[in-house]
Amino acid sequence: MEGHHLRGCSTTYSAHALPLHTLKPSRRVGLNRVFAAVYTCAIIALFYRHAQTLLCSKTLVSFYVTLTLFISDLILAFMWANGQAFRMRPVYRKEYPENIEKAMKRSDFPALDVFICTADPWKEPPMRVVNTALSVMAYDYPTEKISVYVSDDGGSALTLFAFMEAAKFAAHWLPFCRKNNVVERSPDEYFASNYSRTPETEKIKIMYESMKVRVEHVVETGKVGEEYITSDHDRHALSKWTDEFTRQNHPTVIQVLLEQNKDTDVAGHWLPNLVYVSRQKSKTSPHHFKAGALNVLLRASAAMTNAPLILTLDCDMYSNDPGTPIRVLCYVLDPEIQNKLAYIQFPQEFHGLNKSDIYACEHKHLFKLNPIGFDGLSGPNYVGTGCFFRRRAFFGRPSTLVLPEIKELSPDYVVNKPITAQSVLELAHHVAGCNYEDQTKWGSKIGFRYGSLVEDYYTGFRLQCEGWMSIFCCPERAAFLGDVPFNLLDALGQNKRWAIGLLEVAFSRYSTITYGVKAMGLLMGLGYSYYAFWAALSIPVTTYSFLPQLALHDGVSIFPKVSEPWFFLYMFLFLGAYGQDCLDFVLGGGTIQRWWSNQRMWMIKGLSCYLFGLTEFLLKSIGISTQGFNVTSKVIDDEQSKRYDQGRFEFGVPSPMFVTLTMAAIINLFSFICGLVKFLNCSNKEGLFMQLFLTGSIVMNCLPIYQAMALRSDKGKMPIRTTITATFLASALYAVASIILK
Ligand SMILES: O=c1ccn([C@@H]2O[C@H](COP(=O)(O)OP(=O)(O)O[C@H]3O[C@H](CO)[C@@H](O)[C@H](O)[C@H]3O)[C@@H](O)[C@H]2O)c(=O)[nH]1
Ligand SMILES: [Mn+2]
Repeated sequence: MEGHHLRGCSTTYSAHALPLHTLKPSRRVGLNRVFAAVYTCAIIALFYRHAQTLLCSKTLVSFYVTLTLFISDLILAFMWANGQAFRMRPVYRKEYPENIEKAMKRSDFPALDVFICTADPWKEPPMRVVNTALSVMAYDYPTEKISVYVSDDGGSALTLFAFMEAAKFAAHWLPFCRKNNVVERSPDEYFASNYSRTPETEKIKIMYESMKVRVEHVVETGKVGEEYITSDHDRHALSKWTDEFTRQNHPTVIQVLLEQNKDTDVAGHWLPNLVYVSRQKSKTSPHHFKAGALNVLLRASAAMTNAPLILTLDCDMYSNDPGTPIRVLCYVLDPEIQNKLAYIQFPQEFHGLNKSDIYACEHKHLFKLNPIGFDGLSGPNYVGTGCFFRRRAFFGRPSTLVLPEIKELSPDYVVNKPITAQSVLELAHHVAGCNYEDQTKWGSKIGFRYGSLVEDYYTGFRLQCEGWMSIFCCPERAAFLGDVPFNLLDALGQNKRWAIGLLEVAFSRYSTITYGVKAMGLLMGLGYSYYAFWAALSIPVTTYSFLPQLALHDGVSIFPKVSEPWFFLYMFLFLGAYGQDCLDFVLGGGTIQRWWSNQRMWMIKGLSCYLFGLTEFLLKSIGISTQGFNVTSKVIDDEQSKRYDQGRFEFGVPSPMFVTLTMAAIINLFSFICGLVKFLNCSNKEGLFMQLFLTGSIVMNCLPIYQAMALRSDKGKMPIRTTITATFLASALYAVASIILK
């Protein structure tokens, strides 16, 4: 099922050479499997009880209540089963980059094309993109082997201007980093760190700050003033922004800002290639969002450099370790895995998270824990950034090369002209055209795949279905660091986009559960399904946040009594799942506090973005179109970021997603109080205990929401409108429930 040949305990470069990497299975594998077996039995017992209750229900209401719980538990069980894929064979890898140069001369290292995507100068400040680019241009890797391509889907002269400045600054920054062995090669990070202050560092800092001022001023005013244009070359490039030029409708702009073997830094070394690409856009042709942008880069870079290695980065993911490409070579150069290896994925890690990570944007399961599980099978899913690809992987299965329509784009074509040669530039412009892909295999058989808002997940999935394998590389020092959403709505919006994109895969011809299982084997298929059906979690989460509470309010018991043996089954299922999750989280390097946030966000997402994502997906599938790829804002508002650092939830603006959430908060609190009174006074203590316990736990989770509704006066509090709407809807729900339940 999985690539057996590299599944030994340790894999080495060759029998005699020093090891390049090793692999060690997790010690918890045995325990995980035993627990999975026990838990499976418990789930079977639960369904036995459900079936029994269903058959014995005396009223229609109790029948429907049981049926709802049954369906919810079915979904939970399905998701649980999918998640087990990650627990069956987790592995840990280690690389030995120090052995690389003993195995290969630097001059023989493979060339590397870096793709950086940006889409909006207002949501993604150009200075941030520049920092990302500089951090990779300064890699400890032969500079003449590095080419950085920036894709600007915002089609913005502001971004181009920022890169013109960056090109000039790079001539100082790169030799500075090399000479002083700087570790933080993103200037922003370096100057924020505790660097030694010498005349040299002060000089370069002033240079950086003045560039920053120029770029930020240009972004603020929205245009590149004449006083900022220093050469005719730049003036000519910027002249493409005529009055007809809009972000949805404009010709291709490809600007070579630095050229290898031509431009040198202040120390006389070659600089890497730096190329700005804004593909042609037209309102009448689909552009396929980020996947479309990446495919344009794949082709434009093929025309210009065609490096066998490709690194894809989001604009906010700067390099945090200059040694990363050499670390990657530990896998790329290994002849035992080389032929089947498609990509090496690094975890997404973030800077600026607050202590308890209130929005759980660390996504520990998604980016850190589950990939370790996948890695013991055929490898992790692609997460869009911090990933090194072999170019070959985009062109058919490991065994059969699928050739693109023109030979210059095929992965083995050797470019032997400079990137500024007339014919090279012409070809690059041609392949960046918005109609270029018509009647070709791009997006279906070649390149990044179209058809899902989570192009990363979908592309990785399709590659693995073709028989490619991948590797999860998680060095101690984070290789890349990025931004997380600093407010709740952004975090939920991002998750909603993911939820929709994943459902698009789940219900496509290439569904993970059918096609995926067939192509990759059961465990890989289940692992991918764990994500694909993510949004379905909204059904059980919503059910468990409303139904038992409404029943509790009316004194109706829907769970087993404390004295019944079934009670222990429920407790085991509940505590077992939460306990194991917590253990995984903490053993994976997390804190209890962050785990608490993580489980709270799980509930919040179930009640908001997954629910709305599911609805939007259903609307989309019956033809009611909804929005596309909404870029997450990376702009930091000072006041907001202060509240974030204090660990306060940010509501502030009204959103339907907050309404369902607030409704659940209100209903749980109210039912908890009523329930407690009933519990203390009535005879049915045993029957109501579990409902009271559940409601109490949800109330605990909702504390920040009550605070935002009633106790805060800052701008991030819950909008009054939302509170009123939610209260009204909650009362209506109570009214309906008491009619039905009584
Ligand atoms: O039409 C578009 C839309 C987005 N982007 C770029 O895509 C990247 C990711 O966008 P972002 O708004 O930051 O989305 P996130 O949800 O934070 O990104 C995660 O999820 C995306 C899929 O939804 C993946 O593409 C990303 O790699 C992954 O980090 C950014 O660099 C954007 O500039 C484009 O180039 N063109
Ligand atoms: Mn992002």
